[in-house]
Amino acid sequence: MKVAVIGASGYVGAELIGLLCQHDNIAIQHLLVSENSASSGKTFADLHGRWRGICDLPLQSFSPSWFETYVSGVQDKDQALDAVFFATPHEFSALWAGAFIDAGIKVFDLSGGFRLKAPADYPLYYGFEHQDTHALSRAQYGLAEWQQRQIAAADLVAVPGCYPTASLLALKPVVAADLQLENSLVVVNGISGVSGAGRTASLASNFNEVSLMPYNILQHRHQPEISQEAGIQVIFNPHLAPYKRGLLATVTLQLKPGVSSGQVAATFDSAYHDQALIRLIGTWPKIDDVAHTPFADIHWQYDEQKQVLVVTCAIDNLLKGAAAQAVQCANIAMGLPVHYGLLPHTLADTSDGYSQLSHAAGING
Ligand SMILES: NC(=O)C1=CN([C@@H]2O[C@H](COP(=O)(O)OP(=O)(O)OC[C@H]3O[C@@H](n4cnc5c(N)ncnc54)[C@H](OP(=O)(O)O)[C@@H]3O)[C@@H](O)[C@H]2O)C=CC1
Ligand SMILES: CC(=O)N[C@@H](CCC(=O)OP(=O)(O)O)C(=O)O
Repeated sequence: MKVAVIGASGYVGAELIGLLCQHDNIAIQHLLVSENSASSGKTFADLHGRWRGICDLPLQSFSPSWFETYVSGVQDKDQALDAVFFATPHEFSALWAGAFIDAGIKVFDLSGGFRLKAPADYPLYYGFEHQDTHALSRAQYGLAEWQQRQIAAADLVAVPGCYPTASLLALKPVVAADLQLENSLVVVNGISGVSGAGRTASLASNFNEVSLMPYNILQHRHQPEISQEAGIQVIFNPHLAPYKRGLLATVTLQLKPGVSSGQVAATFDSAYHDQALIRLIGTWPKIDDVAHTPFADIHWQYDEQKQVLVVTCAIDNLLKGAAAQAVQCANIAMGLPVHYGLLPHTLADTSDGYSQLSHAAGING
């Protein structure tokens, strides 16, 4: 797959490019930044020194004339891109993704530009009118472990948000098995490291200012995303914490009378026993265990008397919450195993990779 990445100077773009460089079925053709970016003309490694010697490609400016030269005006099929990854602001993706799919190029959008289905939600939660409702109607939400068939068929994949990824991985097994009490309160508490806010400097993400605190309560754009994809309304409480990477979502919900611990265990086991990147770890997840990895660690506790279930999922916001999940979506599109290129070869490329991993990590399943 020949690809371009737009947003190569940002945190998510950098992680994505790092993963694409080690993927043997993907070749990076172009790395792009905004038209007037201070990074234009530098190399990727000038900006992100971790990848010096691994990816030294130059950063180009994205513009309508770049699009004409490398996308709409390309005659030779061998020169044409197969896919583009947007690691850009939501509004930019919303504006440009449609032009790529019209040119026959698959889009993996890591922004929120196509995650919500209703156009009316964009002014409300994102602060802009969606200008491309046609492309929006073609977009497919891409929670990799749950929507493989739909991702495989899609031209435009909306890669889930970081908080929604952790929240939905915790919630979906319960909702799919219809264990939750109807019309009861579902509360999601999320905590994210500061890289969640992106690379651009702001007072709120300044080292001296950051202290564990809730933010955007009852108005965060991930609330409608989680509710839409879980199929139930949730209350979402995001918190910013003073560390760099990693995100944790703890979901609390009431189950139906009579649901047993055995049923809950069977539900999670059947949802994830064959998913290489989901670890049911048998103890409460820690950010440090998932930071810099593509894994999601999940644990739950259930009070049968009160029928209260608490599920926690921890991920790296930049990897499973963005770049690694985008690679999973690309793998699905190429017909490869969903975790291809994301794990050491000995584990990833064998059909029993998960059981080897689980065994290595001392997981009971
Ligand atoms: N950070 C996270 O944890 C997560 C972020 N995301 C989403 O991924 C996207 C990128 O996030 P993140 O990497 O954190 O953000 P950053 O601010 O770190 O990076 C944004 C990138 O977009 C580029 N960009 C900005 N405007 C334009 C434009 N008009 N045209 C082309 N490129 C542009 C920037 O380039 P330059 O400024 O050099 O021009 C930069 O490379 C966002 O939509 C975010 O919501 C998704 C999941 C998790
Ligand atoms: C800590 C922090 O600021 N986190 C960001 C979420 C991360 C992100 O960029 O959002 P997407 O996953 O929707 O792309 C926020 O709350 O807006």
